Amino acid sequence: MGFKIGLLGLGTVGTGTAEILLDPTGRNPLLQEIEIYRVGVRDTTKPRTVDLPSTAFTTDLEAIATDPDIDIVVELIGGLEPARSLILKAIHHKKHVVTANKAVISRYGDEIFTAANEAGVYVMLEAAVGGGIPVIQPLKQALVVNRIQSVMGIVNGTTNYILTRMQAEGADFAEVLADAQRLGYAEADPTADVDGLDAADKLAILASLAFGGRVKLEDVYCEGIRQVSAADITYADRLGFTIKLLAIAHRESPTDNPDLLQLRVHPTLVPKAHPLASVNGVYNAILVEGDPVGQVMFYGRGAGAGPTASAVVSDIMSIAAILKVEEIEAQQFNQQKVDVPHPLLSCSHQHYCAIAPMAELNTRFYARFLCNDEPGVIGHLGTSFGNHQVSLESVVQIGFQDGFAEIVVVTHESREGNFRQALEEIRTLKAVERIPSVVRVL
Ligand SMILES: NC(=O)C1=CN([C@@H]2O[C@H](COP(=O)(O)OP(=O)(O)OC[C@H]3O[C@@H](n4cnc5c(N)ncnc54)[C@H](OP(=O)(O)O)[C@@H]3O)[C@@H](O)[C@H]2O)C=CC1
Ligand SMILES: N[C@@H](CC=O)C(=O)O
Ligand code: NA
Repeated sequence: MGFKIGLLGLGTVGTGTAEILLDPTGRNPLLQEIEIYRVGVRDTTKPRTVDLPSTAFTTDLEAIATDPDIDIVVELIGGLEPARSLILKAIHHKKHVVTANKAVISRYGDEIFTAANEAGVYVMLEAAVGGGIPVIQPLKQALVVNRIQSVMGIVNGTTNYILTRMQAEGADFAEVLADAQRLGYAEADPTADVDGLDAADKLAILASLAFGGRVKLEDVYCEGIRQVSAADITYADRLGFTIKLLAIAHRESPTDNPDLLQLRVHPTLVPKAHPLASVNGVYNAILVEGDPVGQVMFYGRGAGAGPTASAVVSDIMSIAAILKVEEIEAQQFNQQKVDVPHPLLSCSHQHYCAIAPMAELNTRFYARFLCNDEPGVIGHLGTSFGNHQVSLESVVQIGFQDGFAEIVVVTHESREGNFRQALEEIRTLKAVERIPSVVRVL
């Protein structure tokens, strides 16, 4: 008895996955029954750090997805195509699929899970969100009876690593990004990390699982970290906050319209006492709030070869365990294999979640203004905010930049639409030169 793996991709995560599969000692005995049968890569002449026979390698990935001897196809090439087509091809050839590809799942999840349900196979994606942190399986199983109120977290290791080093060392953005790439945290194109798109993909997946409906990726509001400056990090610190790129999925009201969700990714001023404020470096954390469980936080390494491979191989093991039970049943009871997917491991949502417009969001804001240093300017700002029902929690004149007074404002909770209207009015004030930054506050 043994289960054959077709590994698509032997880069950062593929290599980590092969390392675990080739070194089963001291791990669960079922691992010894899993064999890396074929490996698909772009360049078979590239030196590899894992010891696999050269005959296992091919550049013909489709041949792996359709190989009748393979039980589980593990897609670790990344990107949209050919990853999507290969996953679908594997499903149509009745292969179970394990993937770390949040970009494909967040865009083509409907198509992929519909095909998987029809074929009676599993598509597992623990590595796609939170790297090595178990969060997909807990949402599908351990927390399944809860009415989820919110899922909020730090789900991109690259940006958290960058923000942490900018805060701790005053490090330069480009230099820290290069380190994150060297360490294997960043996507092949790091724009996806830096502009919040990777976090948006992950949030769409988490929200779909947590709230039991399909989510259109374009409904996720998304801002990245490019506009976060060293000045804002310093001012936030003085005001008692840390800046984090948060992904937030929040059910508006459990009674009025249970499906109306807020879905947003943006830099956020997080109070230093909040549990997410101390999640640093490549670490991710996801805070889930449900009824009746209350708050549960998942914390661990969100990227990198070993942690991500841990999630990939755990998915392989979950499928192998099911296949093994099916095989034993077939042998002992002479049963025919039935293609009915395990209800807690498959995905079968049909309807789309309704998403609340950002203008209706109620939150606090931090804003930094460069103004002429003249009497009454703070009063003018206060009046404009007041004209739009935005009340101020604090106003501080911090210093001077380029000859202008630098004024930082933190509002009380306000409707985003009203806050934006106040900013439009403030932009017309003669005393206001620029508004270099606006960041939401948790
Ligand atoms: N890196 C991380 O920390 C994490 C990554 N992920 C996800 O895991 C997946 C893999 O990421 P990662 O390991 O970092 O990526 P890498 O770029 O390190 O590796 C990609 C691998 O896929 C192969 N490949 C890519 N395109 C093709 C193609 N068209 N045909 C054949 N082979 C191809 C490459 O071949 P060759 O080696 O010959 O170049 C390489 O082996 C992505 O979906 C990513 O989002 C998820 C969580 C964390
Ligand atoms: N590029 C991603 C990798 C994991 O999903 C990140 O930085 O979190
Ligand atoms: Na995970």
